[in-house]
Parts: sequence; structure tokens; C-alpha cells
Amino acid sequence: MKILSAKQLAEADKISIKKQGITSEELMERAASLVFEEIHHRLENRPIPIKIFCGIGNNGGDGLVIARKLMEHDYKVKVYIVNYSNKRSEDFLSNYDKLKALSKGWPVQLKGENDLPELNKGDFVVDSIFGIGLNRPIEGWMAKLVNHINQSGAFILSVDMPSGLFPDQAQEKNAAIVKADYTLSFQAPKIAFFLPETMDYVGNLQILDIGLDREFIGTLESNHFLITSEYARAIYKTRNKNTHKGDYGNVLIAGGSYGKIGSVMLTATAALRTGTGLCSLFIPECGYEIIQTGLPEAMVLTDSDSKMITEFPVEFEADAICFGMGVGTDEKSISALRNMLEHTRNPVVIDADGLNILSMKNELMELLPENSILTPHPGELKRLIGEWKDDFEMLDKVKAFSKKYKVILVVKGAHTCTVQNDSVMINNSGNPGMATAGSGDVLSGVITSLLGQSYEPISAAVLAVYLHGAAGDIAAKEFGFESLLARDIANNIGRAIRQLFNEP
Ligand SMILES: NC(=O)C1=CN([C@@H]2O[C@H](COP(=O)(O)OP(=O)(O)OC[C@H]3O[C@@H](n4cnc5c(N)ncnc54)[C@H](O)[C@@H]3O)[C@@H](O)[C@H]2O)[C@@H](O)CC1
Ligand SMILES: [K+]
Repeated sequence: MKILSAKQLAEADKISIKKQGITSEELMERAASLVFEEIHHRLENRPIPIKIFCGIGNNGGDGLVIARKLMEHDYKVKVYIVNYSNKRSEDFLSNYDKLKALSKGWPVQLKGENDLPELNKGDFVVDSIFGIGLNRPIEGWMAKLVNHINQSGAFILSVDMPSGLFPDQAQEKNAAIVKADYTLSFQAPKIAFFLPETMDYVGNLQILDIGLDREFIGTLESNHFLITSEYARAIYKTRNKNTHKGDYGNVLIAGGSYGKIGSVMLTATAALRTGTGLCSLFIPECGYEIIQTGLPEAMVLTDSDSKMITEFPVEFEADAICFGMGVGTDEKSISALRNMLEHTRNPVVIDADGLNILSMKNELMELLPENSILTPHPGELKRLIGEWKDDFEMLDKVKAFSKKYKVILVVKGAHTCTVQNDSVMINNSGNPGMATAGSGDVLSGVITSLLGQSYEPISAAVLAVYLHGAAGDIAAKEFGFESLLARDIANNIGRAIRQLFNEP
């Protein structure tokens, strides 16, 4: 699903109004009615105090429509108008008149910090102050209002955007932004919903299709995409009946050191669970019995060193190679990676210490085969690309890095970003239970497996990230966040694949 900018969405609004022969007020009615329906569906006429904060632009107009609809259904509604200027939008004004005609009391006018209304824990707040029209940070008494709402303990539903959040640009660290429990956003996701510094303002996210013109949206260019299950399903390749293990790749996973053999075991387990035909590990000698006992499906080649990797089996003909988990950064292991890169033309997967070695020995970057996949977590990423001042600069630096070295970066996080050149694919599956040891080793195994099964490198990365998250979601249902283990993710990859086709 395309992630759109505020500018593109405003344009899509205009074009849709024209093409559909409707007024902007009718579009507002349509969009806000969808929000009303979501609220009504969940509250089922419970007498909860609903307090609606409306700005005076079109986001505020949405709030007025929601208020009217809720009143028509006998909800207990109080409306506050946040008068941040005297330029009220046309659609705000016409909906203001409609609301006044319906309600007995006038909406409460807020004009300064002495007007902050009483809010209680059990209240249901609708935040309709600013949407995508925000063009500067919220300041002064309105910042106080935002903090007042945030600290109230009320349930907060934001309409289109948490007020104060810029959809697609960086903002100050301590900006006044509504911290929503739930955001109902119109038509398309906005990038700020998924970036580490701003995702917490959004709460649970739901995108409402307000029926903007599909054809026009199809023509809009965006470098940012949200990975959906439909997209993952479209990438996935089904198996033929007439087939054998040789059709599903022969992968080689090189890693591990004394005390860290578990990492490669997890990677190999994940590769096998993702359908790899043949899986071999290249590990220090100390891991031989551990793997042969713990993972009989895998084959093992050992280094001459008992505790770390010091060389690479360059004659091994692998369909995909993964290097790095548990390797350490000893000079001897660095030469093992150099040896591998000097003898490999196909894209490889580099993770963990493999990435740390690349940051230490920049010259090795030049040896990376085109379209290799690097899977840094934020710490490893910092070592690769240096510090960044905000998420947007981070994305710019990652894009530049991808272009410079012709590689794919999988930037791991709550919403893992897979970056190739200027395009960023954002993942939305997964849960906090996956913040656990070995989770990244499993992801590398899934990517390597798909690469070995002849998926295009970018497809392997994107599908792997999606399946890894979805498998984690299935595992979390069984174990809860706290007791989820990395191996549970690997063991649920098959269920995640079946779920793509709605098989339980
Ligand atoms: N255009 C349309 O047809 C539709 C618009 N919709 C709603 O309209 C919203 C966008 O409406 P608007 O463009 O009126 O913008 P907003 O309602 O988000 O903001 C209103 C105005 O406030 C001013 N402003 C921005 N930042 C400020 C700040 N920090 N302090 C004080 N004033 C500030 C700006 O002049 C801005 O235009 C969307 O987010 C959505 O909720 C929906 O009703 C769907 C249809
Ligand atoms: K809002």
C-alpha cells in the first residue's frame, strides 16, 4: 500500500471532488461518517462522556460531523472549539451551523490556557484539532491543551492524524503532539506513523478508505510503501507437486563461535522452516556435536579452529550464503569474511558481527556482491552509516548507502524498513514479544532461505520481514509477549505462510 504525503493527499482530495462531482463538504461528510461508524460500532450507545476537540480547519470540520452524528444517536457529547486563529474553513463553518441547529447548547469556545476543560479518566476524547494541514509546531496555550489531553488518562481517538504530528517531515524532540490510543486515518498511511521517533503517538492504527479516486492515487509516485498481506501473498511462490529438495536451494550459513553456537542453530532452523531444500552450516569445531544433535536436518562443515571461524569453504556451491551471527570480530574471522566475499558473485546475507566487521573494514564493502542484503539493528546501523539527527535523516542516509554500495538494507525495528535505492518498504507485522535474543538470527535464516529458493533479493527481504513478523504474531498468541522465544518465531513460519491464504 502506498504511503502518501500530505501534499499528495490534499491533491487527491481535490481531484476526487472534481471527478466524483461532489462538494468538499460531501467528502467531509463521507470521511467523518466512517469515523462515526467506527466509534458507534465499538461504544454501542454506552453512556460514556465523549469530548470532541475541534480545530477550525477541515480536521475540525470532521470533528463537527462526528459530533452531530453521535448526538443524533443519543451519545453524551460535548464539543470544544479550539480557536487557534480566526480563519475558519468553509466546511468547518457549514458544519458548525448544522451542529448548532441540532444541539441545544453551544459548543464551548477555547481561546487560551484559562479555558482548559475538565477531563477525566473515563472520558472518550476525540482529537480533531489538526490533521494533515499542520504546517508549524503547536505552541503556546494550545501546547498546554495538548499536554492536558495527554495527561488526562482519557481514551484518545485521533482523527486522520494525532494533532501536532507532521505526516512527512521531522519535528522537534519535545513537540506538543497528541498521544493517541487509536488513530483513524483517511485513505493512506503517512510515514510518520511508522518511524521510531513518532510511532508511539499513533497508538493502534486503522486506515479508512474514504473513496478517493483510485485511478489518480495509482498515478501518484511514492518511494514509501507499507507491506500488506496481499503484497506478501503476491510475492510468494507456490510449490509444484512434481518437485524435489534440489528445487528449493542449497544454503550455507557461516557463523558461530564458542558460546554462540545457538545463533547459527536458530538461523538454520529458520531457513529449514522456510522451505530450504538443503541447509549446511560452516561453524567452528566446538559446535559440531551441538548442531548434529540439535538440528539433524542440517549438514555441518567445520573450521580448523575449534572456537571461531578463521576461513571459508570457497569451493562450496551454495545458492545463498549467510554470514555473521555469533562470529565475533577477531582478525581471523575478518579474513574469513574477506575470503568469502572474494569468491562470491551472488548476493549474500550479512548480519550481526558480519556487519560490525564491515563497519570496521570499510574496504570490504566494495567486495559485496550487488543486491546483497544487510540486516542491521539500530546499533549496527549507526556503526555503518554514522549518527543521524532524526528519522528522516536516517532514511536519507540509508538510501544513500544502498545506492553507493548497491545493497539492500533491512533496518530492523518495530516497523522494519527494507531499503533499496530510494524505495522504502515498511513492515507492519510483528509485536514487542519479538524483542528477544535470537530474533534477528531467525530473520536472517528466513531471508537466506528465500534467496536460495530463487526469490529476487528485494522480494526475499520483504517477504521474509513480513513472514517473520506474522510468525511472531502467531507465536505471541500462544505464549504471550514475555515468554516468546526466537525459536517460536522460526517454528511458526509455516503457519504464517498458510495464513497468507487464510488457512488457520
Ligand atoms: N480536503 C478534503 O476534502 C478533506 C479533508 N479532510 C480533513 O481535512 C484535514 C485537512 O484540513 P486542513 O487542510 O483544513 O488542515 P487542518 O485542519 O489540519 O489545519 C487547519 C489550518 O490550521 C493552520 N495551522 C497549521 N498548523 C498550525 C499551528 N501549529 N498553529 C496554528 N494554526 C496552524 C493552517 O493554516 C491549516 O490549514 C485532513 O486532515 C482531514 O481531517 C477530510 O474531511 C476528508 C476530506
Ligand atoms: K487530529
